[in-house]
Amino acid sequence: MNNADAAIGGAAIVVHDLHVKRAKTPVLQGLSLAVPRGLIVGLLGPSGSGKTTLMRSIVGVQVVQSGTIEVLGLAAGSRGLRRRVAYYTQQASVYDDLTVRQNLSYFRKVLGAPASDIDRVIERTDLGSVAGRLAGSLSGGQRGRVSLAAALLGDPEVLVLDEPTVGLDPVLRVELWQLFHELATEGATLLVSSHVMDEAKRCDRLLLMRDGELLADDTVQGVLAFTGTDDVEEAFLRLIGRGEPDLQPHNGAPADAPVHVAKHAKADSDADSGSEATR
Ligand SMILES: Nc1ncnc2c1ncn2[C@@H]1O[C@H](COP(=O)(O)OP(=O)(O)OP(=O)(O)O)[C@@H](O)[C@H]1O
Repeated sequence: MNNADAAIGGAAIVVHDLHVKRAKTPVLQGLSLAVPRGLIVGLLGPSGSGKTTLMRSIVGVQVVQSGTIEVLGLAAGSRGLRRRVAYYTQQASVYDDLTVRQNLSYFRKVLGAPASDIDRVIERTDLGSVAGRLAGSLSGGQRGRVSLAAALLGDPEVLVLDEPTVGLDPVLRVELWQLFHELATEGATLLVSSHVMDEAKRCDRLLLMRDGELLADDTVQGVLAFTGTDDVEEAFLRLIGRGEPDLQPHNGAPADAPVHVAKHAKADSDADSGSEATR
């Protein structure tokens, strides 16, 4: 069973049989999944596995060939989702010739969010000390945080964050994950992509992708138990080597281990081991 079946009732995002081509090349071929509300779901996979394409589809900026995507019960990209869904893209989207505060003021007006939101998001993203500086004079990490602050304007219910921690030092990375957990505790749903496997343990659930297909869709513990390892990177490697005809628990994991390996898991050889805010 895929958790697309299990979690649809409480899901913030439901993707069904999604087919997407980019430059005429199929990237996603029949992807189905569900992201439960109020959780942090990690979207992990190697470069080029289709994470950004999936995220673009979910926020409604990607042309899709077929399939359905519902976000908060509405079709992806619907007008009614504009303030409810935030998208943080890999490239920070800030105006270099505006200060941090001016950038946020501009995005707030576009969104129609309350004026008080500016101070709130500056504080949340710890940008107070640079709020008066031109965005063009900030470091890459600081610019990324301005994008994140913009994404938090209007208190979105769903945050789609494409590699938000890329290029950050370990301290900032930990702080950002703390913020993500606070947001989830307050009820937001976060879909966070990364190709850094050690970030997986900070998520409530994982979607492991490879070549546009879902290898696993489960809790971190479920993925680890199923693959018989305590390392997510190793689990990923084991899943790559695990073909559909042989989806048996690994190394003594219980037979009913709650791992939901996608139907289209790669049937390779049986290997035993093995980072703009647009709204
Ligand atoms: N603008 C584009 N035009 C054509 N093909 C594209 C475009 N963007 C991505 N692709 C292709 O689509 C596939 C999936 O790319 P995508 O960016 O979704 O992967 P990703 O998992 O997000 O990678 P990364 O971790 O490097 O960001 C890749 O084969 C990529 O070459």
